[in-house]
Amino acid sequence: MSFRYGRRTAWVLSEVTVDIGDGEVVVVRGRNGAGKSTLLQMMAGVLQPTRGRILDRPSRVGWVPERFPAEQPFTVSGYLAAMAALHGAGSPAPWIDRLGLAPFRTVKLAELSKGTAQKVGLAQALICRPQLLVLDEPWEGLDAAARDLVPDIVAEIVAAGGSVIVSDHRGDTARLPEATEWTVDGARVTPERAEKARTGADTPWLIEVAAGDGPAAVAALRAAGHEIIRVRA
Ligand SMILES: Nc1ncnc2c1ncn2[C@@H]1O[C@H](COP(=O)(O)OP(=O)(O)OP(=O)(O)O)[C@@H](O)[C@H]1O
Repeated sequence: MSFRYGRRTAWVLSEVTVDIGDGEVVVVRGRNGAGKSTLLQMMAGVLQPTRGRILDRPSRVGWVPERFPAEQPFTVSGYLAAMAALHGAGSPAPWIDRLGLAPFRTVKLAELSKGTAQKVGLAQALICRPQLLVLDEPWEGLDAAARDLVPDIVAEIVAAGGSVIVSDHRGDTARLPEATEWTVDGARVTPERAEKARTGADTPWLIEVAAGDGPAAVAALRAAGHEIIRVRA
């Protein structure tokens, strides 16, 4: 796919071909302005490619923008309850508690600090139980406690067979050690795995197990120090 914001503007992404598998975590790296957010918004379905298309996007996608648009006339619990109803999901209370939003239930979104608003942005994306979670620079806006929760949340989505794509321009990738890395540069996207394949390193193995044994097999392989590249149901 290719993307540009206007007919006379330069291509932000040009002839990009990437794929993200079930159970895969991708970290998108690149300098400021390289096109990371643009790529993530296309993955989330917020932007449509100017050319090309995206195939097999799951139906439940959670998108956490780099900056949650808090200029809305709702309280935290009113907004999250409405988002839950929209997605046919259960009560947002577990996410309100887990993300430390309980003291802000009755506060209007526009009155929240940037970090708290960002947590509302994270909660609204998780409420729909996303099969694909798109996190734009999650380490930037969140407070330390919420940042520390992100790897656990990512692991839970992966364990359920979902996929996660995260942009990161500061190099906080160490928080997601099993992630595949994509680099955006010069309107192109280079997946790390393609480079590894070219150098012949890290030949992956395909292991098949009975459906019900999947989560336990993944946990056992991880515990033994193996990297799981993807899980397909
Ligand atoms: N709405 C827009 N209209 C026009 N140009 C845009 C728009 N949003 C982004 N751009 C331009 O597209 C290019 C890629 O921007 P993008 O935000 O995707 O980069 P990024 O890698 O996410 O940067 P950062 O790390 O600073 O967030 C930049 O040149 C930017 O100025």
